[in-house]
Amino acid sequence: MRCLRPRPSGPRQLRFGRAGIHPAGDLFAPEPSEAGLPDRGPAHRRQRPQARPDRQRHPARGGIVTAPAIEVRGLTKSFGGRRVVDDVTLNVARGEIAGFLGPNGSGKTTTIRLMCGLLTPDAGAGRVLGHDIRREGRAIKREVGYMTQRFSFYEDLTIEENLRFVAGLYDLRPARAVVRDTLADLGLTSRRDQLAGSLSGGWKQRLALAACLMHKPKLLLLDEPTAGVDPKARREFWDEIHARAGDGLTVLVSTHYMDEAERCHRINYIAYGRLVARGSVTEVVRDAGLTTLMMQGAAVHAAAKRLTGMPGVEQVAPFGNTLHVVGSDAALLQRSASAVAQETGCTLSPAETSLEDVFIRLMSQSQDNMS
Ligand SMILES: Nc1ncnc2c1ncn2[C@@H]1O[C@H](COP(=O)(O)OP(=O)(O)OP(=O)(O)O)[C@@H](O)[C@H]1O
Repeated sequence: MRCLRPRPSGPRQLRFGRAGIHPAGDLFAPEPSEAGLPDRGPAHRRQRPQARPDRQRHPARGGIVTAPAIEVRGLTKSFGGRRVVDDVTLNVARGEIAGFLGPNGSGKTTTIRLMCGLLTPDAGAGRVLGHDIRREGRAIKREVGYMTQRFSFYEDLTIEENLRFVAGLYDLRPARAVVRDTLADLGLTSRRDQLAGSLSGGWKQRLALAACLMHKPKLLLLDEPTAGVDPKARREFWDEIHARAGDGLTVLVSTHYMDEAERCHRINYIAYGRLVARGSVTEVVRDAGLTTLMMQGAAVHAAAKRLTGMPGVEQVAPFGNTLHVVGSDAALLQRSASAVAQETGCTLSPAETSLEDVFIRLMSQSQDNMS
C-alpha cells in the first residue's frame, strides 16, 4: 500500500490517492440539487416526506420492510468515450457480504464510486441505503464507510492523529472519546502513538478500517482491502467483517482473491464493464456449466502440452502434481482428455469445478464479446 499525501487545503478540497476525493473530504460539497436546480421555496421544502428513506411499505402485507442496502440499475459510465461501466444492475441485501470481482480495469472501483455519489452516472439510477445516488450523495457519504484501494492517510501522523483528523471531517463529537472507543474497538490502542508510515500492511489496513467504521456507517464499501496483506491479517480482517455483518452491517467488497470470494454471501462478477455473473458461489459455479477433469501422473507436463487446443478443452491448469482440464462440452472434453491420458499413461478422474475456473471462462467470454 502506498500513501499519497492529501493537499492540506481544508476538508472541501481534500484529495487523496489516485482515486481523487477522500470519501469523508467530500462530505460537505453541495448536492447537485442544492448546487444547480432551482429552489422551489420553503413550502415545497416543508412538503418533503419525513419517512425513513431506508424503510418502505411491503406491497402485499402493507407492513414496513427494510429496503435493500444497494439497489442500482443500468449504471453506465464512460471516460473519454470509452464505456467502463456498462448497464450494471446490482442488488445487495441488508447485512449481506457481497463480493465484487473481475479482472483489472473492469470497472469495480468506478461502480463503487458511482454508488457512493463520488461520480455521477451517464445513465442508470438507483438507491443506496434508501438515498438516490444522483441527488443524495451527501446523505450516502454520511452513512457509508468507503475504504479506497490505496492507503490514504498521513504517514507522518500517528494512528490516533489520523483518526482525530477523520473524526473532524465527519464532525464526530466528542472527538477524543470517539477516537478512543474506535482505537479500542479495532485493537489499535496499544499502537495509537505509532506513525502510520511505519505500520505493516496489516496494521495500515486496520487503521483504514477503523477510519471508515468510526462514524458507524450502515454500509461498508471496501475496494481490494486486503491487497498486499499477509494471510493471517487477511483471516483476521475477514473475521472482523463477518462479525460486523452479523450485527447488521452491509458490506460490498472488491477482491481478486478466490478464497475471499468464497467467504462472501453472494458474489457479483464484472468483466469489461458488464456484470456477467451473480449469486452464491455454488450458484455461480453451477450456472457456468463447466466440467472439470483431473489428470495425474509422471507425464502431466507432456499431457498439458498435448491437451492445449484439443476439441472441448478450454482450460488446462497445473495444480501441484495434477492437471485441471476444463471445458463446457462434457462429452468432447472427456473424449480428448481420455485420449491424452491413454497416450501419456496418466490417470483421469472427475474433479470439482473451482470458482477460478469459472472466472477465467467468464473473462475469456467477455473479451470475445468486446472484440
Ligand atoms: N477518472 C478516470 N478517468 C479516465 N479513466 C478512468 C478513470 N477512472 C477509471 N478509469 C478507467 O476505467 C477503467 C475501469 O477502472 P476501474 O478502476 O473502475 O477498474 P477496476 O475493476 O477497479 O480495476 P482494478 O481491479 O485494477 O482496481 C480503467 O480502464 C481505468 O483506467
